[in-house]
Amino acid sequence: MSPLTAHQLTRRFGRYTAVAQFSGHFPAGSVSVICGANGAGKTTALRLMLGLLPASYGHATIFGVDHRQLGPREWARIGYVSEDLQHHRALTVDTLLARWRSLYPQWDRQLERRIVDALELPRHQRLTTLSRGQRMKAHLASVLPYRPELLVLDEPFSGLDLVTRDQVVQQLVDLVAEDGTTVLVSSHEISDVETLADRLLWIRRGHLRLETEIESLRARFRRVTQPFGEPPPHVWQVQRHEDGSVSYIDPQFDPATSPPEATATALPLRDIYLALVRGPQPTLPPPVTIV
Ligand SMILES: Nc1ncnc2c1ncn2[C@@H]1O[C@H](COP(=O)(O)OP(=O)(O)OP(=O)(O)O)[C@@H](O)[C@H]1O
Repeated sequence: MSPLTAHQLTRRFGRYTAVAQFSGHFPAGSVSVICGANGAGKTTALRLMLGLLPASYGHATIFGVDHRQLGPREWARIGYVSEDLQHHRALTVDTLLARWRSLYPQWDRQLERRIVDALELPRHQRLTTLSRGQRMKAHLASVLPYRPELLVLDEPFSGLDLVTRDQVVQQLVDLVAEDGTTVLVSSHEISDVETLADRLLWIRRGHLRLETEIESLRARFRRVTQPFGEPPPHVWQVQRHEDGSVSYIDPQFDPATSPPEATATALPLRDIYLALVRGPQPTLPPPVTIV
């Protein structure tokens, strides 16, 4: 059974529809990334699924329970780090962790130490005096040690430097490997979660446009260059070059049907995502040389 399933979740703010008919299921042990531009509806979709924001339409179930009826028993199995990172002014990293520790009998002190050390968290510093990146790390350190079965992280990497991002990703990779945690993470930047995620959900203007295994995207997308001839009709972003060659992105690459003289190279996930976002642009005319 999927720990989390969403059925046609919709949220309107006045006449504006922030999320429209969002459906998806998140298999146990999967790591899904929700990508989309600013304002696409990522935070709203996450909050709707967790029942933190009432839906205008649709519903979700978490561990088989309707999202409007989640109680302490379900929340003990869910870890959620929100984008806004609100907390009490007087809390230090240590007092924050002590608070969380007291709430969860299954709290793993060893894991807490491992995370605090790996993320180099200043235990005695007040959260209000920490940078945004440090605060994000403190909030992650307060949800990971109770080993939630479902972890929902809203933009956990924004504001983190490269080294810290890697450290956080590593903690998450370790947790998933140890516990088979189901993870749902939102991000603007797919390359941040490249080593972590196995599923991509792409949301655009409140609509879920794509839900797919990342491996199948990697297998299907190729940048292809043909020394001559016409490109196949289904390809994207065709560029014609002065020497008569043509290059394009093939979103359904199949070596058996690709022109034999063509060369195909695999694309980094970031380029695949950009190609998806930009979509199939009209064929461009050959460049004009001005002498
Ligand atoms: N309380 C609200 N009242 C009115 N509009 C809202 C409210 N909350 C969100 N919206 C609108 O819904 C849309 C989706 O917002 P949301 O925060 O879900 O986007 P997002 O994809 O998380 O964006 P970002 O990446 O910038 O954080 C935006 O246009 C936003 O202005």
